[in-house]
Amino acid sequence: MTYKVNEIFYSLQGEGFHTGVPAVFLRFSGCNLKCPFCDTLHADGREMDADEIVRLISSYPSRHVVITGGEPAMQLDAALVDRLHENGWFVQVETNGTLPLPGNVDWVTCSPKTDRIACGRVDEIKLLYMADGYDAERMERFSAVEARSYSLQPCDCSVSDLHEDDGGAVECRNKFILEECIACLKANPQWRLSLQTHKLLDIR
Ligand SMILES: C[S@@+](CC[C@H](N)C(=O)[O-])C[C@H]1O[C@@H](n2cnc3c(N)ncnc32)[C@H](O)[C@@H]1O
Ligand SMILES: Nc1nc2[nH]cc(C(=O)O)c2c(=O)[nH]1
Ligand code: SF4
Ligand SMILES: [Mg+2]
Repeated sequence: MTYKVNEIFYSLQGEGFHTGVPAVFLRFSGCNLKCPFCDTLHADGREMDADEIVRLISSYPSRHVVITGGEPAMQLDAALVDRLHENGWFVQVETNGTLPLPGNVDWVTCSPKTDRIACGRVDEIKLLYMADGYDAERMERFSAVEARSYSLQPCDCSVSDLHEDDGGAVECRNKFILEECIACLKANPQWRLSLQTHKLLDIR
């Protein structure tokens, strides 16, 4: 069994509940959605088997792996998660929630892009805040999904093809989204802020 891997890198978990934790990122290639705001190029990749993945990620000192993509649920299976567990890894997955995930993952971060939550157990809902006028309704809808943590993450418009490709306009839009997001959090105190701290720190 092989997996198409886009990149492997060592950084700090930049987002969500585990923000700040040193982690190895295993980015799988390909996605079942095409979000216009997606901040990641994930099409390219190299076929790797579980042995090679475990060998490569084990060269780093952390034992927290974040499996992301693209959409990792398109490829991740219980056998790879078992192999990671045998080697001492805590396995976090970042998913859009539309596809089933193996049940042996340690932490499921679901950042829903559609109404469909089919990934099984969710530990964390990390909803992107778009300020399109429907976020409050989406917050209410995803509050009903059982999870340990609910966060709102302001959408980074500098990578979006939804908005003008003008630096000033993008900066204004980002600032507006942040202000709206803070107001929304203050009105819904069971939710917390998730910032993409790796972008603030200018690391990967
Ligand atoms: C690239 S996605 C890959 C995992 C999965 N496909 C998903 O969407 O959750 C990783 C994380 O980046 C977030 N993300 C993608 N584009 C973003 C943007 N422009 N601003 C803020 N977060 C973004 C997603 O919501 C998700 O939480
Ligand atoms: N530092 C850092 N943290 C992250 N958390 C989730 C990421 C992702 O792209 O899934 C990501 C990422 O790309 N970089
Ligand atoms: S689901 Fe995730 S990886 Fe796929 S396009 Fe949307 S943000 Fe990007
Ligand atoms: Mg990212």
